[in-house]
Amino acid sequence: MSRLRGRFKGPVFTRTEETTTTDQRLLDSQGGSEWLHADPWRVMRIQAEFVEGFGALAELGPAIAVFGSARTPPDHPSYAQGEQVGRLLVEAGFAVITGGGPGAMEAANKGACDAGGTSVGLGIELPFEAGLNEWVDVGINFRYFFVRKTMFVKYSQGFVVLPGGVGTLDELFEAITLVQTRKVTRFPIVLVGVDYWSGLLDWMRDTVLADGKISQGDLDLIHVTDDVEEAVRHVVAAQEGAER
Ligand SMILES: C/C(=C\CNc1ncnc2c1ncn2[C@@H]1O[C@H](COP(=O)(O)O)[C@@H](O)[C@H]1O)CO
Repeated sequence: MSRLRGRFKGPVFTRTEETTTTDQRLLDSQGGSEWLHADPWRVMRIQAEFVEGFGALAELGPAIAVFGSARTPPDHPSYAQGEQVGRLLVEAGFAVITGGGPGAMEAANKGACDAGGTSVGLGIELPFEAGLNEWVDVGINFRYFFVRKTMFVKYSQGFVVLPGGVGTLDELFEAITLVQTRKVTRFPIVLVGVDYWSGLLDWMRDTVLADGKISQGDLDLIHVTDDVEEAVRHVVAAQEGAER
């Protein structure tokens, strides 16, 4: 049996039989309306989120994204470090971008606000009501994680990562992947908290590197420290290197 001829619709190749065309469906008022509710229409919403995000952040200037646990309580040492990170980044001339949520995100936004800087929160719509923390000055609430992730990378010049859980790990590993694959260049990634991160880094060196799944250069992308001033010096140095 001969195979159907394939065709391209933009970048998408399909080998299915085309029974109707888009304009046919548009003009045929007798046709079913189910297609109006199908996934392709989500693209309009997704596009709208990109447009909103790009529009809101276009004039932001140099910024660093700060990630960390949504569950860090205000009396935890990581919260104080988050505040200090936010403050020092502003003093170094950066806006601070976080996920706009509670915990370490709130701490960094608070530090940025207290220092009189620009405090951005890129929130995410979640099944439970969370909302943006009170220290966010410029906030956007996204429906789609992947659109929000694009904004973090596009509008920041580096990442500072405080102790966190799966959300933080996801953000960290996305950054490492983008730098490793050279989708972004000269992008400093600093982990704050030697004790917290050393188990992961040891495993990456002793297992992942030892097994040949990454190279030493990949590990060298990550700078780890307990010293928040050093963390900020590291991102400042990378920014100065990028401007040279
Ligand atoms: C868990 C609670 C609220 C969650 N609210 C969040 N708001 C905004 N961004 C979030 C939220 N939760 C996770 N994120 C993103 O992931 C990172 C933190 O995740 P982790 O698993 O806590 O490490 C963070 O950087 C955000 O970008 C109610 O307390």
